[in-house]
Amino acid sequence: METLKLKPLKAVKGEVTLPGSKSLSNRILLLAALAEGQTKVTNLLDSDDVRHMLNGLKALGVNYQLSDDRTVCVVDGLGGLFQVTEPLTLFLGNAGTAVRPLVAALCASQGEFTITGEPRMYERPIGDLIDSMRQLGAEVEYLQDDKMPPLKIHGRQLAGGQVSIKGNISSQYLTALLMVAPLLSGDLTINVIGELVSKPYIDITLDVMEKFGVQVKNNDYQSFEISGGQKYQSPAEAMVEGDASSASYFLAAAAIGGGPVRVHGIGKASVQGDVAFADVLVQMGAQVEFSDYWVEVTGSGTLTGIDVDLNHIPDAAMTIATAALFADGPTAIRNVYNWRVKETDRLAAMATELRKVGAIVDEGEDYIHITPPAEVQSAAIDTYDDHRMAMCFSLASFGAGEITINDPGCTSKTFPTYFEVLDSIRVDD
Ligand SMILES: O=C(O)C1=C[C@@H](OP(=O)(O)O)[C@@H](O)[C@H](O)C1
Ligand SMILES: C=C(OP(=O)(O)O)C(=O)O
Repeated sequence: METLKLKPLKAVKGEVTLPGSKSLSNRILLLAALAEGQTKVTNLLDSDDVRHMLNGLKALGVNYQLSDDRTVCVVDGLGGLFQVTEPLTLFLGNAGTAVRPLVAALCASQGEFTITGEPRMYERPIGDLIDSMRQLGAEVEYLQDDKMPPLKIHGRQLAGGQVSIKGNISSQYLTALLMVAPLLSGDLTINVIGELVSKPYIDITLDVMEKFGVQVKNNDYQSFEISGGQKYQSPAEAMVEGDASSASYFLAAAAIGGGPVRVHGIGKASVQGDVAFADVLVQMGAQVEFSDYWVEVTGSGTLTGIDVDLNHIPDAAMTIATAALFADGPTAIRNVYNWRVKETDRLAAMATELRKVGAIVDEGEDYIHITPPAEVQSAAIDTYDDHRMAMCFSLASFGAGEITINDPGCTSKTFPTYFEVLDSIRVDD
């Protein structure tokens, strides 16, 4: 296994241009494929998750042209759902933003589809989405374990009506249902049962749908109404914002190591909920400045431990857990149960690795409580094939100990060049 011994971080300063957002890249690609007309997608993320979406779309008969650096993609829209005559197997890695929306779209398409992925994808539940698709008449088989991929989908036209969906495990199920809804033959009302986690991701979905000409009636996130029999219309050009979750590592580095660090590609009008990560840094004592196009953080010299509910920003929340190593007191991150069903069981992984560097950690069913060590200890950090474990533990190298990241290449899921970009803001004295 490859390992990366990190040079100690003392201070950081400078500017970073963020890679495109994973969440936006995969939503825009899918809607561009389904839309009427050609869409030029710019600032596309080039990472594993986006490659899985692109490969899936190609296998489904979508034509597109990528620039050499894969950040511009011109997609020829199909003007409707997929129509495939031969049985097709799609390998979608561990990309939640590819698997969930494609599964919903394929349930309503013509063809027979087998959805496969990496072993971890087979441990990430999809039952709530399949239950909803079945309410609409979809035919889906679980090929291995109940309620998990791999799946076989016998696509067929779906008529709409009323459907309920659980929102307490992943917002991606609701996102998937929303995106296919206008292409059903009749109108659809979606009723959300119980709590809706990761709510700001629904705003991203609604925003992208609107860019492709579809309006959704949002009744306070409790129910949604969408007219059927519509077509997505290409906006001709769609620019992907910078990735707000990827921004969190550089902004936290500034909060710990002084800064200022300015990230370009997100700003105060950003559609991504993870921009709210900057507000959490403010609660910890950092200074933040926003423009329309960038966010800048300056550290105050002290970080304050906080007690926060981070359900709305589950991905960037991991960065708070490692920033907490440098706070003046304990930090509690609450209401993040679904960390357990992401790339790894992130609550367990985070607790284990934070303990390795000397923190005292209390891990509950849906929270983590971190008491920072007097001095961060040397450790080799296991990353569990989780890009965010690798990226957020790079912050531990602000401490006295020597930090090694095992399998640093796992950042390729969303940010293949992460460690190079981090090096670009390092200030060595
Ligand atoms: O819709 C999206 O783009 C995402 C939603 C979130 O997942 P959950 O809704 O499962 O929390 C997030 O963790 C994931 O990285 C991306
Ligand atoms: C949870 C994540 O990914 P996915 O889109 O596969 O759910 C993530 O990127 O942190």
